[in-house]
Amino acid sequence: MSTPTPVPVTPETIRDVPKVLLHDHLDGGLRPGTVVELAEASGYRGLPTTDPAALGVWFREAADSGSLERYLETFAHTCGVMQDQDALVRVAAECAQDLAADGVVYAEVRYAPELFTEHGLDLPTIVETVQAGFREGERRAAADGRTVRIGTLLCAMRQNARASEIAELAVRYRDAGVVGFDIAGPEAGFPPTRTLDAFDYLRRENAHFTIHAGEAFGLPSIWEAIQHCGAERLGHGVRIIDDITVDGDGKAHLGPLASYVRDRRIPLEMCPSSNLQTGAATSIGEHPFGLLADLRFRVTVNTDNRLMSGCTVTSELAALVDAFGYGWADLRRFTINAMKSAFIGFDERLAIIDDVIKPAYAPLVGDWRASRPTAPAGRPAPR
Ligand SMILES: O=c1[nH]cnc2c1ncn2[C@@H]1O[C@H](CO)[C@@H](O)[C@H]1O
Ligand SMILES: [Zn+2]
Repeated sequence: MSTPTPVPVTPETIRDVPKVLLHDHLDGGLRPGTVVELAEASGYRGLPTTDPAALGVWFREAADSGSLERYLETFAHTCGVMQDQDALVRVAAECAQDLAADGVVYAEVRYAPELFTEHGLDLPTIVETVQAGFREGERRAAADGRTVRIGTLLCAMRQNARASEIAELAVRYRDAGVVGFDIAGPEAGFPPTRTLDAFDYLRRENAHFTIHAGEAFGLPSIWEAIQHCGAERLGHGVRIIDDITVDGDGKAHLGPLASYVRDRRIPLEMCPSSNLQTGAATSIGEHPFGLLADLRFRVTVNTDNRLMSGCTVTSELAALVDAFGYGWADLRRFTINAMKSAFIGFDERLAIIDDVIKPAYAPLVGDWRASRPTAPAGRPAPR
């Protein structure tokens, strides 16, 4: 029997394998053309340009400021056009379609309902409308032959005082596709302990949550998120690198917090391109992802904001492949890491790992036992 030719790891081949996305903001992923059309329909006058291509460039450049606070200012324009139900349905449906087209099979997409109330929508209506949009997008993707499942995370903004209200909303809609909670927004000056009541409530309700921590601020933020608030995952968490030293022989020494994060398998929702823009990392090649992955932290690869970074899950993975020389076995590990860390039930996660992810990667890593016997010869295993 002849040995199959290895499949090269390229952006095209990466796009074709199933991928999992845990950290993606709904209001950071609009198509530039959609922003322009929604602005026109709603009378929003604040856009810096109404040319879609130029607007895409504007978002990437404006977000490329080296500061999280300035990066976040660009969201005024996306949230500005997401104030009515038609807009929310459209943005959510297109999000599901775009992720499916990128080969994402499971995603958790987050947004802050409190940012869409400017024209009078109430919070439950916002949540129900976004859910309807995701379901519509999943249906359209299925009609194109692609299966994607979108879970939702509701964010509270750190600088506002509505975390308990948003946490209650997340619990109320837990059986309608909301799978968890998060806090987002400026990190410095807004420690997660400000919203301790919300986290205590979520734990009493056995609900899931992640926290943006260790992005613009260092170890104390990560420590509070995990040890005070009880975060199951860390949004970014890149600054955990500050608790790791590498000696002259290349041996890494983990401090107590880094050890805890690794020992407890706390998932890191890493977003390399976003980190370059906010100044949390200097280049992809120097991004802590490389060391953290080598040290077997539970790293996952995410987009954060596809519009502001001009990225996709595929392009983030491809950039890491370029920088660190990863092969299919590494990409499979990052994908399974993400699926294991999702906030849906264990049986559902296992089904996606066993029935979708492993069979598709098996021929690529030369593990023919895990590939589907039904896969037609010469074609990739079905996703
Ligand atoms: O990387 C980030 N760090 C902190 N906050 C963020 C990041 N990306 C987006 N948002 C904030 O989350 C809100 C809800 O989606 C966005 O409006 C933005 O203000
Ligand atoms: Zn984020």
